[in-house]
Amino acid sequence: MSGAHLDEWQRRAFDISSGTYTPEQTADAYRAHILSIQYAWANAELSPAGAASLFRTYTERYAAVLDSDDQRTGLNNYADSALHLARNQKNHSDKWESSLAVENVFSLPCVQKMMQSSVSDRSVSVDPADADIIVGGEVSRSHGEGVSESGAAGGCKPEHPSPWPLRQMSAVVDKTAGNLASRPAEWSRSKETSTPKAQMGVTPLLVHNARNSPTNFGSFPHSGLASTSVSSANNCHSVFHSSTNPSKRKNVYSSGTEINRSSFLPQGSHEGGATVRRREEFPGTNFKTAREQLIVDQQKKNFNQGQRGPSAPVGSVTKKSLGANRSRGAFSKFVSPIPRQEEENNTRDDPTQDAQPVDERLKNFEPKIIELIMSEIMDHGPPVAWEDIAGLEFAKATIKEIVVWPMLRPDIFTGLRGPPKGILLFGPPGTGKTLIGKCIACQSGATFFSISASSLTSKWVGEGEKMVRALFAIARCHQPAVIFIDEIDSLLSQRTDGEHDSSRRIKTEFLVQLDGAATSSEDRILVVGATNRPQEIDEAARRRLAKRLYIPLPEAAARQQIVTNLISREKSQLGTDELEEVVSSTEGFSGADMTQLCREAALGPIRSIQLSDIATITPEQVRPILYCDFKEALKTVRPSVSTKDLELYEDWNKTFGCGR
Ligand SMILES: Nc1ncnc2c1ncn2[C@@H]1O[C@H](COP(=O)(O)OP(=O)(O)OP(=O)(O)O)[C@@H](O)[C@H]1O
Ligand SMILES: [Mg+2]
Repeated sequence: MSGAHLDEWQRRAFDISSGTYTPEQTADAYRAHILSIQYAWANAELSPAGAASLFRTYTERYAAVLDSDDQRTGLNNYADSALHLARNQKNHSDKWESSLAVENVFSLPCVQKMMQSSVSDRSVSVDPADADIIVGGEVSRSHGEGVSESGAAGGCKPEHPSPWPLRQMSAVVDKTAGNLASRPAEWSRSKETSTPKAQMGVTPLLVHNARNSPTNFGSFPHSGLASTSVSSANNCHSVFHSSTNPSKRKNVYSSGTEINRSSFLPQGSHEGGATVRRREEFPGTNFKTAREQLIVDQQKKNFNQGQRGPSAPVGSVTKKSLGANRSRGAFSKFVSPIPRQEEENNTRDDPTQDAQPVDERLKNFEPKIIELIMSEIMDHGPPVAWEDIAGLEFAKATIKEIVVWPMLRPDIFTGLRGPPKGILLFGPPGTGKTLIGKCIACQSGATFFSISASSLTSKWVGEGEKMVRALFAIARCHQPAVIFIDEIDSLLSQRTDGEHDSSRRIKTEFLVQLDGAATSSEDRILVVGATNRPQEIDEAARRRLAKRLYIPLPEAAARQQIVTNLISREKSQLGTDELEEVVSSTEGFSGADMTQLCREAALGPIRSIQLSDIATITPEQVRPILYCDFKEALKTVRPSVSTKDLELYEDWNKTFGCGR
């Protein structure tokens, strides 16, 4: 492979193994690996044998991420695929409608069992009756052979290699390389195989086969080249034929590898087969309506929540964010703000959902908005301890005094000792304001609502002020509560004549609510705002955020602590003098800049690996991070806060800040 390929490869491999990747990111990374292999192979940069081997490895890893129902490591595409199968039920009569409507799939016992089974319990077996329902004739015929194949066909037998990866993979190739990829379901509809019975047997077999051996999927690599999609189709087609006959199917299962490996080869040797239909001739096969997609997503969400609920660690924080923390990658799924009936039922057991609008105080709010705040706002964040925040001793002590103690001992902190109801954390970007918010969430023991101001002002135009009202009402039902508003300047900026009416109304509502929270002494609601533009905050809001704490750039000791903390998690050799040298050369760096510096330095050992060794080197053989890596990193990482900006913060702090 070319040097460019290897560099990219190396970077991705490092990222995956860093342990910080979410399942989506891991899946994306593996998918990128697979595409790289395909392109390298298509450009003859990899030998067919090498490509097949790499392909198999990464397809399996990718599939494992997609199929795993462990929410920490997998994406659980199970429900999605069950629907996909149901949708492909066709009959010769146009009027005929499958009883397997979208909703019915989820009421099937086997699907229910799957959804209820724990991560460790993967032995849910298929009820033959269900298998019959799902795959019709094809399954009935398989009864004599046990349910293994039919189970795979119906998507109800998790111990079998799941059929979904290929469908997913083809979707990926489809997305990334235009219309060239062909999906299993499309082949199942080709002319030669148009009998309804045959159709359902095809998809899983083809996929199963492709899963066991990357070679059929290997017919996709040509997706980068439009003219070769036909030969890909032929490969799939031949597999399809064998799948319609159970005995032949066995042959394919058992023998696959060698035969299929040859189909990985790009020589177009399969073109003489039966008529191949292009993707365009089968429009809509894989089309999903927004509603169907929504149902799939919600089912997945319910499933994940069901797993998460009881297993959440004791004392873990229920962090609530208004969608602000949700990843919005190209492939991230649409999540409806409106819950369905089933979801309501399913989430009833969830301890985090216990504030359904049964509370009298919430009865005037639209259930939709309450649901939105209750269900969309919830999230679990990684724990952050006070020690994780370097320096900022004064700010930390003040926050503990205001937030933590009064929450723990409300009986002592009464009257004049009552804590302020609003705090403003301000300072240059990257100094730990959001980090403090997360720490409060973990350490205060309060219900934590984390709201990005932009989601109130832009996403919910017209609903904004209702949301604000509902938010405070719900917080009141969940006292003690902390409402954390990051980038609060965009919510509470100076009111001007020209501004939009809706944002003005949101702002006013917020101030009213803030006042209510501040004046009602028994309410234990604290609003914490964070901003790096304090000068833009409305004076009325400024008054209500009574405790305004400056979060400055880290001093030398804090910078040292950040570096020490970060490199202690990696293999490193940095002497005391060298560490001091690093600290003294980073005057003016923010905490985020320091983190960036360490990340850059940590890549040094990887960059020093010979390209030829990258495929074989073990993690233990990677050399430790050295001083020279930091020196090298310092050439590229610069402070992100200018002296001029810093003066503005200092001035504002002198005028309005509460620091000493
Ligand atoms: N005091 C600190 N101690 C440890 N890490 C820090 C500190 N300050 C910043 N960091 C690092 O920088 C990252 C960014 O910090 P954070 O998001 O809290 O900055 P911020 O002040 O909210 O910035 P912005 O104003 O741009 O939102 C953190 O995730 C953390 O890794
Ligand atoms: Mg921030």
